[in-house]
Amino acid sequence: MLKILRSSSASSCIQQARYYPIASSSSSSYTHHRIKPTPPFHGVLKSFLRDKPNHKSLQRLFFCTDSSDKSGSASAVEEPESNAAAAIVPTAIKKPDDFLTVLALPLPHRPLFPGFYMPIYVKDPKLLAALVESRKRQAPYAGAFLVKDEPGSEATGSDAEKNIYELKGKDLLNRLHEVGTLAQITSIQGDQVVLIGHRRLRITEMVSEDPLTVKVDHLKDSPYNKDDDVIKATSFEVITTLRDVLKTSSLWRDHVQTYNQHIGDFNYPRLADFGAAISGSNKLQCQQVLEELDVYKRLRLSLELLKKEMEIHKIQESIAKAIEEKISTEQRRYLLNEQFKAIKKELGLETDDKTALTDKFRDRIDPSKEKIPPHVLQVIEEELKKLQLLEASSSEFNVTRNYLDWLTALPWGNYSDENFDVLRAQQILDEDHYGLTDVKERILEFIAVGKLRGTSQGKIICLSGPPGVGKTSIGRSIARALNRKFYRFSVGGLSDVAEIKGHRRTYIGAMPGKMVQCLKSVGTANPLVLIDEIDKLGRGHAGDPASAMLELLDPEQNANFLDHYLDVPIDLSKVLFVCTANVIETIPGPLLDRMEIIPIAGYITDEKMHIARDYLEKNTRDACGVKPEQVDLTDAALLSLIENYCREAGVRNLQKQIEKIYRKIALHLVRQGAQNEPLSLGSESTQDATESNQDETESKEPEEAEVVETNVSAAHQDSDLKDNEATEKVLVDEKNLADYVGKPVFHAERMYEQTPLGVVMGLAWTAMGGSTLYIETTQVEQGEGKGSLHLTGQLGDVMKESAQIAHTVARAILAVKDHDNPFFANSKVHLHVPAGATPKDGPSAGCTMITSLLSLAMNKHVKKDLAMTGEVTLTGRVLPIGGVKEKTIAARRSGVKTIIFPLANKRDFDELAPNVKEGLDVHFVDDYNQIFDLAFETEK
Ligand SMILES: Nc1ncnc2c1ncn2[C@@H]1O[C@H](COP(=O)(O)OP(=O)(O)OP(=O)(O)O)[C@@H](O)[C@H]1O
Repeated sequence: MLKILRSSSASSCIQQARYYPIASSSSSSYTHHRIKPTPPFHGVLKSFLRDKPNHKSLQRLFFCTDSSDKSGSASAVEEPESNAAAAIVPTAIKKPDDFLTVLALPLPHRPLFPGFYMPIYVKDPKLLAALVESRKRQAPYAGAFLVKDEPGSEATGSDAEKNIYELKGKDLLNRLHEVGTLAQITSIQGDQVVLIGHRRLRITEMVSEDPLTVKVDHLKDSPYNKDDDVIKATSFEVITTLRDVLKTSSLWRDHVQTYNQHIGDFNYPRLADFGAAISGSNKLQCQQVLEELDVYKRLRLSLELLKKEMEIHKIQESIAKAIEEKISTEQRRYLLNEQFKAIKKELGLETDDKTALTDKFRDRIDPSKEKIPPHVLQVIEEELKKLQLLEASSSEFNVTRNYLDWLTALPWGNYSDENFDVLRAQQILDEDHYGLTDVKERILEFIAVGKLRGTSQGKIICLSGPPGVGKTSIGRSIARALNRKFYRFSVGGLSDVAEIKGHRRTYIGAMPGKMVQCLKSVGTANPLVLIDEIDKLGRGHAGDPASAMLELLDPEQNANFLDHYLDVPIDLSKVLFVCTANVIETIPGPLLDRMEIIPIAGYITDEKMHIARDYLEKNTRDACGVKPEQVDLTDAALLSLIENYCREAGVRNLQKQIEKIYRKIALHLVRQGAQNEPLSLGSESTQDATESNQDETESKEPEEAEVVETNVSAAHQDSDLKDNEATEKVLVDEKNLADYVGKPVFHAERMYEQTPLGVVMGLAWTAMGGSTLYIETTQVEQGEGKGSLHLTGQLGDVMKESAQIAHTVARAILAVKDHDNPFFANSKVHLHVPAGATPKDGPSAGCTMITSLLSLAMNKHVKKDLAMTGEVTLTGRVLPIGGVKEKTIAARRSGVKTIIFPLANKRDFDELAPNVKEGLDVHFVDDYNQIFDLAFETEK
């Protein structure tokens, strides 16, 4: 097997460089034995090998001069090497001419030109042994033939080489070009063989197969006239081109010297070979040159290759130049920029980005440096140092900058001066809200404690109640009363813990949590934070928001609240938290436990009247730009609005309706004013105008009148005002209320003026406040043993059970009160709770159901204007219920005169404001029999 060191690839440079010592020793021995005097190219080669053992110059073919076949020349001289050989080498050594049978060495990449060195690997042990043997026999010659490309094969590089090594005998012969070079084996070390090309050969026949040995003819160049002008001219052109190529190409720079020194020694065939050998042309073009025996033609071919080489060099140069230019422009820009920055800095015009940033952060913290906790200060210092070390364009720089931005922007130890003046606080609270005594009282207590202690501490207040009762707005008012900054955020549906605790800094686009954002935005460390909709806190998919809220709100924990982004503990203990919720049942237990719940039950009509008159109407009137003297909204109208349009617990809807009225009034006034204006314009601007003119103006459409108005000068404005004043006062009373707010929404809260048999009014509590509800029962079927109960009205499980209990208790009571009555044993009863579309649940309608069933069974109506609420046990005990205030308010709204509450709720009722309790006949019971007596007393 034979492996030829690839001479044209970059990798081969390295491989060949490794063979310098071998080549050197062999060449020296060669020159010593064979050359006398040393031919110039051998000298050059020697100097290459000695001086530059790793130089690229040997990456293609080494070059020598003594092996050429000069006999072809027209002025052929005696071959000096034969003489030299005769002089130095023993006569037993054959001349190259003697080698008519040679070992065939396949060269896969390039042909070997006479006069050039080529190091190769011979992997075939048989061939290698044969080469060693022939060297021993003083016949160190073989034939080097270029391998033809495998027909139809795309194999390249090592694959093609591998295929060659596998070929033997005839197959190998067929793949070799016929014309090759007689190669002298100058050294063999291991499988490394260095060849020197001598003369051209042509294979005539195969002698033996393995290793492939062939018979050859030694080829001679066709005779030529060395004085022929054309050949001369061609050779000069070749020389000129060669010079250019060698000048431009760094690849061949080392050949320049050789060429310059020995160009005079070249004959034409050698010149042609030299040109072809150093060109980067492909192997077939080189083989063509090798096969050409006509010297002129060979020179032409070589010239072509060199010219092509020259073109390639030109392209290469232009590419290199373009790239160099680009790089140098960028470098120039960069350098100039840097210089510019340095000059600016030197002149004090501008500090560099990093210094400016650091200064900005330092300026921020300097005024409050003593107040910043030491651990935070340490982190800030470390980060500032880190910022200086980081590259301004790196992402880490941005992360650090943002972090420092947050860290330095927080109001460390910066508190607003709290108001501990109870009277002033009370005044502010009253200014903003009517009623809400509980809430106001609690806030005043808080201020009083703060005044005595000299400092206030953070607390969690939770305002719970139906929508629109002023939970959010009282929060704002408390902040004003306490002179704290106000910040509100809603946690309704919040499911991402990161919203509360922040993202870790490692995430792209990481942000701190809401609390840190709050502190940055308010700029004080003791704001009032209103957390809206805490009862609607979402369930987290990653982490539990309720636990995060707990950490935030709990006074025990929040002195060292750790935000993931900030990563330094912050003190939230001075923050006053106010939460709002519609229902407290859905607030997570541990959170609820730490809160001080202040229920806001909703407003009764009387309260709503005050709120509407003193707050909502006033605010809306101002917002609409209407003057008090322009409107007369009567009490009767307001009352009708409250009772027939806005019966819900809160006042948001009432506010909307009042806004609606005032918007309409505003439009009315503007229209009226617009109609009056042309009149005044006519009378003032043309004092002596005729009546007919005035009529004309009056009859104009409002649009036209406005156009006229644009011409009125500022001097007329006073008169406009007078006109406005002159306009009629808008009266809104009960009768024309529908013109402003449409038809009443509610006709009557009460479905029945006098409840029929089997129907009793109960009281319910919803998130929207209290409301009345009816329990209706009727007999469906009667028959021996048919006693059963059928339920409808979207009742929940608890309410269904409550109905079953009621059925049982009613049966037991009936057995006592009217023991002959077999009603429950023989009747299928249907119990329904309107409205059917509203889901209902809870045990508090127990007593109402029993009463309803007994009314049906005993065929007795219950007392007029009676409502009741209370859970009943199987033995008839009445248990307490929730929402006493809401239920009372709802009962009043529905015109109920008598209410029955469980005895255990008496305390709740007693705490109610007198105006809520006013005019009600309230009974407290702990056993159903007492209800029985009250409900059916009129019938007794
Ligand atoms: N007692 C009151 N005195 C004066 N105005 C009130 C009173 N109660 C409520 N309001 C007004 O009613 C409007 C609605 O109040 P707010 O938005 O605070 O209700 P909310 O209880 O927070 O409702 P939600 O539960 O839907 O958030 C506000 O404009 C508020 O000023």
